[in-house]
Order: sequence, then C-alpha cells, then structure tokens
Amino acid sequence: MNDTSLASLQPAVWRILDANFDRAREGLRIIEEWCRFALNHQAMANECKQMRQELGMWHTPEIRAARDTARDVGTTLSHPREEQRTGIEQLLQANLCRVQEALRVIEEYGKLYSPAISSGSKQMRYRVYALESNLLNYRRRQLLANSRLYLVTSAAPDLLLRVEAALQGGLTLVQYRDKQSNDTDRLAIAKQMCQLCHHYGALFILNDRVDLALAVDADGVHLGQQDISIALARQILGAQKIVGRSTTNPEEMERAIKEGADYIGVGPVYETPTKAGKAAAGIEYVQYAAKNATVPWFAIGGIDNTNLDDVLKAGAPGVAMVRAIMNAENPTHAVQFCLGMLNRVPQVGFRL
Ligand SMILES: Cc1ncc(COP(=O)(O)OP(=O)(O)O)c(N)n1
Ligand SMILES: Cc1ncsc1CCOP(=O)(O)O
Ligand SMILES: [Mg+2]
Repeated sequence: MNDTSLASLQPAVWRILDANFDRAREGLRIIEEWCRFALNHQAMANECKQMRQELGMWHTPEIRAARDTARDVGTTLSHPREEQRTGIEQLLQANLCRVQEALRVIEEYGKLYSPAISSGSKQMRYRVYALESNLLNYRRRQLLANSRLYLVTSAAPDLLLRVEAALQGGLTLVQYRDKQSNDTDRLAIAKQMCQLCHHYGALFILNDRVDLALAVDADGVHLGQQDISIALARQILGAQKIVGRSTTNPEEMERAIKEGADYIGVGPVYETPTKAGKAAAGIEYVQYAAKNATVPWFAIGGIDNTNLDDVLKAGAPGVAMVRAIMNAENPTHAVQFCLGMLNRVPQVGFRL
C-alpha cells in the first residue's frame, strides 16, 4: 500500500472499526448473559445492554459495508488458549479483556474516522473497567454468602490432593491455614492452592497472612482477634477482597461486624485438638449468632458428622471444619455428606 492519504486508508479503517464493534458487542453480550441469568443482577446486565446499544449506534452502515469476510486473513487464526477456559472466572475475564481491547482499537482508529466515537470509546473503556471490578466483587461476595461449608486446612503430606478431593465434592470455600511451614513453602503452596480453588470455581482465603494473600491474589484473608485491623487489611488488599474475623463471644461479634468483617467465624463450638487449650465458646454462642449475626458466619471448632446436626439445630447457616475433612478417608465423600446435611436447612439470605 503506497498511497497513504487518509482517503485511501478509509476502507481499512472501516474494516478495523467494523471488526472491533462486533468484537466489543459480542464480548459484552457474553458478560451480560452471566449477569442476567447466573447472577440475576439487573443493574450490571443493564449496563452491558446500554453499552451494546451505544456501540450499535456508532456502528454505521458505511462501516458495516466495509466488511469483507472472504478476504479476512484473520478468520482462521486462533490460539489454543482461546479454545479452553478453565472456569467461569477465566471465561468472564477473557471476555472483559476482549471488550477492553476492542474499545482501545476503536479509540485509536476512531481518531481517523470520528473524534466523537474515539472519545466515546475511551469513556466506555473506563465503564468496562468499573463493570469488571463490580462483577468480580459481586461474584466473590455471592459465592461467600452461598457457601455453607468452609474447609480450613491442616498440614498433610498430600495437602493439595486432599484439597482437590474436597473441591470435587462441591466445596466452594477454602482457607489455607499453615502454622509450621517456612514462608518460601507457604508462598509456593498458597499459589498452587489458590489456582486449584479457582480452577474449581471456589474462593481461596489465607489464614493470618495478609502479605501472602496479596502476593498470590487470594480472594481474602482470615484474621484472628490478635491480628491487624479489618480496615488495615482492606487498605492492603483492596476493597474487593474478603476479610473474615474469628469471634468467640458476643462482644467480639459485634465489634467485628461494626468494623466491617465480610464474614465471621463463631467458636470454638466444642473443644478441639486442632486448637488445643482454647476454651469452647459453646453451642449457646451459636444460638446467639443465629439471632444476631448480620453477615455470613461459620460455626467452627470440633464439628464433625456426629454433632453437625446439633450445630445446625442451633441455627448455624454454615460450618468450618478442619479434621472432619482433612483427616477423612475420602474428603470428597466427607464434603458431600456435610453439604447434604447443610442443604437440608434453608439458606439464610445475607445482604450482599
Ligand atoms: C473460619 C475461621 N474461624 C476462626 C478461625 C480461627 O482463627 P484464629 O483465631 O486466628 O486462629 P488460627 O486459625 O490462626 O489458629 C479460623 N482460622 N477460621
Ligand atoms: C482454627 C480454629 N478456630 C477455632 S476452632 C479451630 C479449629 C477447628 O478445627 P477442627 O474442625 O479440627 O475441630
Ligand atoms: Mg489467626
């Protein structure tokens, strides 16, 4: 192409704009379907729809007319990564990226066609960034609120295999708790466990360690009463991440909720060798939480299939377990059994 005058470039610019309007609208439609049918989230679905419609208005007949699919050398190009999505998170992420890229292309090439479309496209790209953060945040919180069984890990030679087996049973919430490894090992394990959980669509939380949670991009952190404040953890991790707090009595519960905990641990319900020497808070504290907790909560401490029914009868919407899953002969079956019992009790609707 020797003639580089604007007029001679026009057909190529139109073809680029045409392809990218399609790309952006298709990507938005994929995200919209998830917001609408999976999350039932009207505002986010509507935001996708509005943006699709605005793109439709910019996608003029003259741009559409430039389409030349037969001569498009890119139609048969693909990358193996495009053909495989390991989970819904990755699928949404890939499509958000696709929309952002397409809008960036429209913004740049639009400068050769219409400054209004170019700057409109830039504004829309920022709207897509906001949508991305709302979507991931909402999904995280919804998954937390719907999780009724929480696996807190303990040391095991086949730790990741055990966690994977538990995930295969339908677990959606995992906390990596490791009181004995060195930091190099902790970081390596946390990375792998985080990937594993996300592969199964589950949330991954770090016990105690905000720094490691940040390093591996975990979904959040679980803080004890002696750990840093919830506000500081949020400042470090960002507003999108989950911060949980242990509570052993009504005062700690009230404070944790007031300070903005996304969820709380309630216990130890019973004495447990996993936290030897810690006094039991008792089933009465579970009954108290059932009446007063306004955020998702998990009864924890000495719970197994011999007493799960009592804990549920006391009003727990969810439970956290270490030994009952980690030491089970078959963690998949242990999870399935507990979820079966938990799902017999109607779900409590916490406000997201
Ligand atoms: C869900 C949940 N609840 C409580 C705890 C206990 O946390 P903490 O008091 O910090 O004790 P350690 O787990 O750090 O020994 C928890 N980990 N998870
Ligand atoms: C971490 C923790 N926090 C309160 S009790 C507890 C341990 C629960 O372990 P188990 O389920 O094996 O009794
Ligand atoms: Mg702790």
